[in-house]
Amino acid sequence: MDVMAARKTTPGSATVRKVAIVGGNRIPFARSNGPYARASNQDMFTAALDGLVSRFSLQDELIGEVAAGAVLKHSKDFNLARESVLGSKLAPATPASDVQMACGTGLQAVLTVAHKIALGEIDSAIAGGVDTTSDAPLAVNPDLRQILVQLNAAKTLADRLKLVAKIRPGHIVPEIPRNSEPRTGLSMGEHAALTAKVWDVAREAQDELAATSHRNLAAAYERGFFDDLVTPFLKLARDQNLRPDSSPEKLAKLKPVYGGADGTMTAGNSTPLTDGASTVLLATDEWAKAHQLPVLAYLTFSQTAAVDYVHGDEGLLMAPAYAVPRMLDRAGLALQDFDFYEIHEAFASQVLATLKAWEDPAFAKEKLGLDAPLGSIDRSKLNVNGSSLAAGHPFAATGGRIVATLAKLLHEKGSGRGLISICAAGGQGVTAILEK
Ligand SMILES: CC(=O)CC(=O)SCCNC(=O)CCNC(=O)[C@H](O)C(C)(C)COP(=O)(O)OP(=O)(O)OC[C@H]1O[C@@H](n2cnc3c(N)ncnc32)[C@H](O)[C@@H]1OP(=O)(O)O
Repeated sequence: MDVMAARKTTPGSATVRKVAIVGGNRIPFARSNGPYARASNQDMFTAALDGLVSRFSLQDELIGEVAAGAVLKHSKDFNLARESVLGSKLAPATPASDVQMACGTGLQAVLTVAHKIALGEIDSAIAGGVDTTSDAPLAVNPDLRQILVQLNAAKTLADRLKLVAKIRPGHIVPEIPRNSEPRTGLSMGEHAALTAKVWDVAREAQDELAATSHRNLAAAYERGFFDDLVTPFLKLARDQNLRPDSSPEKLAKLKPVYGGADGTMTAGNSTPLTDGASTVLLATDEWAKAHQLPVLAYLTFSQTAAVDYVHGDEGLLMAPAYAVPRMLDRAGLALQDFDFYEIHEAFASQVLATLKAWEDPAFAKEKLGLDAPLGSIDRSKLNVNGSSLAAGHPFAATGGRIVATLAKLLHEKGSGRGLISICAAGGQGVTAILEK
């Protein structure tokens, strides 16, 4: 058989197809140890999936692939995306894969399936993410783990008793996952506080950004922007962290939580620990049309980057400052060519340090190898419906929330372009462009 003749395409000839965003769905985000305290990653992600199924009439639909992840996973979550599909109303033959890129997971999951749609492997996909800090995986002491594994394999009662006799009271203390970088031992907040000092990010500017995030999210709820998205889950109808009465004056009263007594970062201008899940439906134009579903926007560019925060002088959460200029160069766009900027608010200081880096001639020259800085953005276009400071940040669920929000904003506007920028632990960043 002539293999080449049998192929529908020859190597290198695959055409890139447009990737449409049909829409998203999420459960409202809850504060840690709040209403979702007893819900698992799988419970929440399945609820977000089924919400999408019901929104877009996908009952029993064979989707090309579901890609999703969680940053904090129990061992039972090893096949989280697939198990969630099997628990959902999608066709059980829908394949699924797990993705992991810290807080970039949700957007990375979108890119994983988008690239498959672009290359013609699949025509439809769901991407998303979920996280619970309430049900964080606790590991047992490594010595106890060894004993328990051997106990499981022991053949005789005598062997089992010998192993049980090795258990000591100290073995019972569990290992609690720390919100810290393994290579520095510093928490992400402590890293962000160092960056805030380097970039001289003022407390007032951070509090102003946080208050604006709450004001914008509250206004988006008021005008019904989320009415079609939100699936009430365990009786929660809105993001629980939202405080519409947040003001710079109230936020100014909070004590620093990172960076020592004269630190500028507080519980109000840092993201809270959060539980939640989000999903996004992506497809080809043809698939959306055949299913009589809308196309809100197209995913047109993406770029990841990482910084050497261990040996270099880079801030842990500054990788998007590098990814965005590379993406803009490939797209032939300037930083100002956008109608919306969705910059994940891990911490207010992280957003402000990134904006300062883009405005800085020395950063442009020395770090980006550019003659001129990217410049300033119109701040009225930044996170217009609020972001992680107000909504909360269930790590892997944030990317899906942002993609769905931006696609809908572009659809409402009728045309335009939006930039997504997400920083992630490990010194990584994931960025993308959506266009209508
Ligand atoms: C993960 C990645 O890959 C990349 C990233 O995104 S990095 C970002 C990851 N996120 C983090 O690391 C932050 C995680 N957050 C935390 O650990 C905790 O939320 C925190 C240490 C920042 C604060 O914890 P906490 O002190 O328990 O917060 P909390 O009790 O809610 O708030 C403290 C006070 O501030 C007040 N407050 C919080 N927000 C407020 C607001 N908007 N307005 C007014 N007051 C507010 C609270 O009411 C509370 O006041 P009282 O003490 O009087 O009750």
